[in-house]
Amino acid sequence: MSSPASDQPEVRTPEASTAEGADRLGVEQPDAPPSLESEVAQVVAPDRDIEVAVGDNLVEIRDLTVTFGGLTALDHVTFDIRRGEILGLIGPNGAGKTTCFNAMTGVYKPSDGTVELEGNSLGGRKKHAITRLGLARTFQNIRLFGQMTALENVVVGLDARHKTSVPGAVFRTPRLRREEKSSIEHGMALLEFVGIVDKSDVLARNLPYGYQRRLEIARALATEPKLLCLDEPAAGFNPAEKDELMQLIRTIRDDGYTILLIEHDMRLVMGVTDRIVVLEFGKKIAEGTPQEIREDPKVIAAYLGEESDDGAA
Ligand SMILES: Nc1ncnc2c1ncn2[C@@H]1O[C@H](COP(=O)(O)OP(=O)(O)OP(=O)(O)O)[C@@H](O)[C@H]1O
Repeated sequence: MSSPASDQPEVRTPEASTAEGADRLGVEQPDAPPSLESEVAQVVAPDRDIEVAVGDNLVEIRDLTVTFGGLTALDHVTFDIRRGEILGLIGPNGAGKTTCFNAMTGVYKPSDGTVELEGNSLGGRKKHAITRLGLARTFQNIRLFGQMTALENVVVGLDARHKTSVPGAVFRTPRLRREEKSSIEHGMALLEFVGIVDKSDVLARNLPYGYQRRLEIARALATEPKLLCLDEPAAGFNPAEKDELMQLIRTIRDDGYTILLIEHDMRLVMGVTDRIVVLEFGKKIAEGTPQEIREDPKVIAAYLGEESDDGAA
């Protein structure tokens, strides 16, 4: 996908998007043989509306402010998240990145400002209501149901979308059975999509660390989010694992999702994002393309003395 950072919104036609996705996943090409990935793409999101104008605003954050006692952790921060982009949210330790995520997802109540997703205000809504509107996240400290298998963890996310009534669940109606079957198929497809389907029946707490991170992403995708917020998804990864994760994040974006990414590893951030917003001491100090951010004197100053993975902002 070309960068949506240009002034002119790029309109993605279904044909173009499908061709892009097909190219990446090897699906729906007339001459391409059917592959497992083709089933995955179709099962994960068969009804997704991919005719979107990349570049229009999916999320609008205005003057977002969060205080803890006397500390202003987020200070009138304003930025947009454009549909179809990977937006990086970076800044030195304690800059307010996670606080921004928490204020967006209903964990913290902002003392000022607004967050709107497709024109719907997220302010005052409960976390599950925000999830239903289309915002999903992963956590800096992995939060999985450790006693449940990988598949069960994903199915929990899928269940939020089901329509079976309580009596329907008690009497195990045909609709419930259809939904259960479809949940398992969807769940397996999502595990395949993030590359951990071989561990579907392993308890989450027994999964290798990298698999747990991928499982968190699969579980977030299960809620069919419009915006996927990833909080330091590469924490604890070695360089090869980071490269694989970068590829997965790009694939998710190319599949029609919008991504907000908090990440400390500058190589990863510069390599995968379309645009970047920089926070320092709770304020936005810069916004632009990776190239613009790399050269911004305010950003360089903010990171001076800060030890980042490659030693540079
Ligand atoms: N629940 C809280 N109560 C009090 N202070 C908090 C709370 N959460 C965050 N803070 C403070 O708010 C500021 C911003 O923290 P935040 O975790 O958002 O920064 P960050 O940019 O995500 O940092 P890091 O990169 O280290 O994760 C910090 O000074 C932090 O100590």
